[in-house]
Amino acid sequence: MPGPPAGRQVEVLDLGCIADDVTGATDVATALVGAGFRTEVRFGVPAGGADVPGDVDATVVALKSRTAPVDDAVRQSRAALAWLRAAGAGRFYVKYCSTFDSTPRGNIGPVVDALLADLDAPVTVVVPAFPAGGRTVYRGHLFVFDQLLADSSMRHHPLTPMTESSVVRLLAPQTRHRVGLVPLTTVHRGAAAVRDLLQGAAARTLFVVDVVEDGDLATIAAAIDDLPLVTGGSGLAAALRPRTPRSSDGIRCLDVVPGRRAVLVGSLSDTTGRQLRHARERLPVVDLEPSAVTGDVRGWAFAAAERAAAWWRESPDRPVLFSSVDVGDLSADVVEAAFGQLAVALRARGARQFVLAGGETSGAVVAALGVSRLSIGPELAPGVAWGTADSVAGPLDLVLKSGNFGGDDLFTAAWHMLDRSSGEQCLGTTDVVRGRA
Ligand SMILES: Nc1ncnc2c1ncn2[C@@H]1O[C@H](COP(=O)(O)OP(=O)(O)O)[C@@H](O)[C@H]1O
Ligand SMILES: O=C(O)[C@@H](O)C(=O)COP(=O)(O)O
Repeated sequence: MPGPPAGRQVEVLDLGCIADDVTGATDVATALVGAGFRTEVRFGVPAGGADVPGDVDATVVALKSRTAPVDDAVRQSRAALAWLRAAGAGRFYVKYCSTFDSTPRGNIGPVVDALLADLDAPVTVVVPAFPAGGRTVYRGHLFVFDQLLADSSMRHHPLTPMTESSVVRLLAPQTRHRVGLVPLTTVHRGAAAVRDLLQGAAARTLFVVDVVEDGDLATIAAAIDDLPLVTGGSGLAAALRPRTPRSSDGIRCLDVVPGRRAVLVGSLSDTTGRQLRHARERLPVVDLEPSAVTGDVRGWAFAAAERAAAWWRESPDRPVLFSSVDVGDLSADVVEAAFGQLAVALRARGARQFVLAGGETSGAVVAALGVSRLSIGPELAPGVAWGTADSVAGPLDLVLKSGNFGGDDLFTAAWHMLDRSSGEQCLGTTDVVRGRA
């Protein structure tokens, strides 16, 4: 494992986080910012040295590993861990989806097994719960608001259909190690009781932890302070605290990059469907055309960007909405490639502000745009924020929206927030965000 680079002391970087998709990365980064960590997101394992700026407390490495072949997901995650260790990170966090999106083979279990081995760590916790987003865990069973996971719309996810609600049963076939449960009764007895249960494990164990409200996450955060590796959705991240407390006042900065505006929607979730119905009545829309996409992706992207440019000539600030949702069943890979080409064509016509919906979709688009780094700005909804990105063609403003997050008006509310940001460099999170989405 490479050591820290010259000029950077060990444990200068407080927390290193590895996220299995890019919307999950902005979700967890948003939570960490709220918890007082000065946080950056990197897309892919950065090439070259571990060049984390001195004023960063937490780096999130955003991978596209959720649906990758198991070996590839493990390889990417271990490379991210090695990079974060070289950057001097003192503790590590694996971020997966709050609905535990995975297949019976992985990738959550194999990735956690590999990182536990690399860190020589005896136990970890498995905490997908995110009460602010309606995800709770009771007796190891994951709920999405009032429904068990397997009764929710995640049952029909195109890439990771979730047909089992017990996190213990989901994880068991994915890991070589024991799967334990920290029941809610133990969590309610306090941090010391949770710590005793974790420390009592006779062999390497992954402990699923019950959580029904934010206070439970605070208890877990206190109990896991000395674990080198913890795993979860973004809920647990929000309960962590920097080793060196910051005088964070909830202010997030956004450099508003002048340019045209676009919304690219490849997410097929129910939540995105509601947001799309709302936005279709208010914004000009271009639907993906199955025949054009399968025939000539670049040609379709060029023509679609031309249509957007015509709208922008009439009304330069008007966002144009692109959707794949009502066009029938295509191949997911082809749709991702089409959105990537489209984003590049839109950028060539002046687009600099993008709202992207769906983790896989956003991953494909940020890769096509050559995005390397994102700093998190004001929050639009729990787990969704504007950010300013570095890309091969200069700065961009981006929202990377997880399929399941945000209120019905998210695709229009995002632009109201950006308009408010113009002229102001920083916005207080409390007055801007909540209640809008
Ligand atoms: N019409 C379509 N036919 C087939 N696949 C599609 C279609 N529209 C989108 N997709 C694919 O479905 C996947 C959706 O996943 P993602 O972007 O993570 O969003 P979510 O998980 O919220 O549905 C992407 O790979 C996307 O390319
Ligand atoms: O934890 C979550 O729910 C999200 O951060 C997330 O990972 C959702 O993924 P997508 O729905 O694929 O965007």
